[in-house]
Amino acid sequence: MIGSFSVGFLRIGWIDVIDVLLVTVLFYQLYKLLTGSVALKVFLGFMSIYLLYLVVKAAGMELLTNILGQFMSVGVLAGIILFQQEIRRFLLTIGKATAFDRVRVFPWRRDQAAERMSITPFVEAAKSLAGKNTGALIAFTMTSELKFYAESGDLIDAAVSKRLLMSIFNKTSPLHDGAVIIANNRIKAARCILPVSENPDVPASLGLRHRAAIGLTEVTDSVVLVVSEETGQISLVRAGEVFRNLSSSDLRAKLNDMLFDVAAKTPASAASAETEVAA
Ligand SMILES: Nc1ncnc2c1ncn2[C@@H]1O[C@H](COP(=O)(O)OP(=O)(O)OP(=O)(O)O)[C@@H](O)[C@H]1O
Repeated sequence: MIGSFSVGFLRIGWIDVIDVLLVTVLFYQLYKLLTGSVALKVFLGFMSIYLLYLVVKAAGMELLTNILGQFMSVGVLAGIILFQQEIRRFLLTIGKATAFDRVRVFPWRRDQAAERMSITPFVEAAKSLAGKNTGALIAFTMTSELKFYAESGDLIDAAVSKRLLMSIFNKTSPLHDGAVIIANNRIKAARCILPVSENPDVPASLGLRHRAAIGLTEVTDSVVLVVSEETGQISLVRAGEVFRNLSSSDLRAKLNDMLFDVAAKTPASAASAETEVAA
């Protein structure tokens, strides 16, 4: 083998070194993704059985190899079903790391959204709703269009305005329950049902509304604005992370950052994002 070297009785090539490094990175990413969830324990259990399988196979124990081999083949399928959410998050992480958006594979989508999006109605509506302790849940689409979730509610397709947002979340409105979905700077749907996070680390002080926001951002790259009915606090959620108790100016700055960060790398859209901050 070209460029290979020996360690004891082992001959190791550069390809083997790269192979081991890549597996290490992959396992580290998996570990990071699963930390804090029950899935980590299931994953560790599965890996222990796999290691045992490799050992008994190497030792030539045929009966045990067969039994564990059968378990492994069914286990892979069971793993896919059990870890649906985690696999989706993992693929999303890889998708983000490849950063197709940053190399502007779909430039028209970003520019359209960045040029037209005004976040002022969201900031003002959130402030008013928080002042009246009226709950709200608003999901902003990024690359994922959230079609499936939009279809779980009532389609609206209206221009964004503070008045319309206030009417939707008014406690007497038939549309106030569930989430509003924003796509292409329009209110696409209301009363939408979002997936609830099963992360055991979510603080008990956060109700179902926050759990739904966290859940959506665990499986998609959307950004979710939450107004708590209980405390009147405003939060933003992205990638399962909650930024709590935001003031109006924090909300404006963070929304700008989260919604326009990719577009802001181009001069034209950077100008547009700055206008939003100043507004
Ligand atoms: N899966 C979900 N998808 C969309 N909206 C949800 C979902 N689960 C709950 N909600 C919204 O949250 C509201 C109730 O949640 P909950 O009673 O836990 O809120 P809360 O106690 O005010 O907590 P929070 O402080 O998180 O607002 C529901 O009326 C609904 O509008």
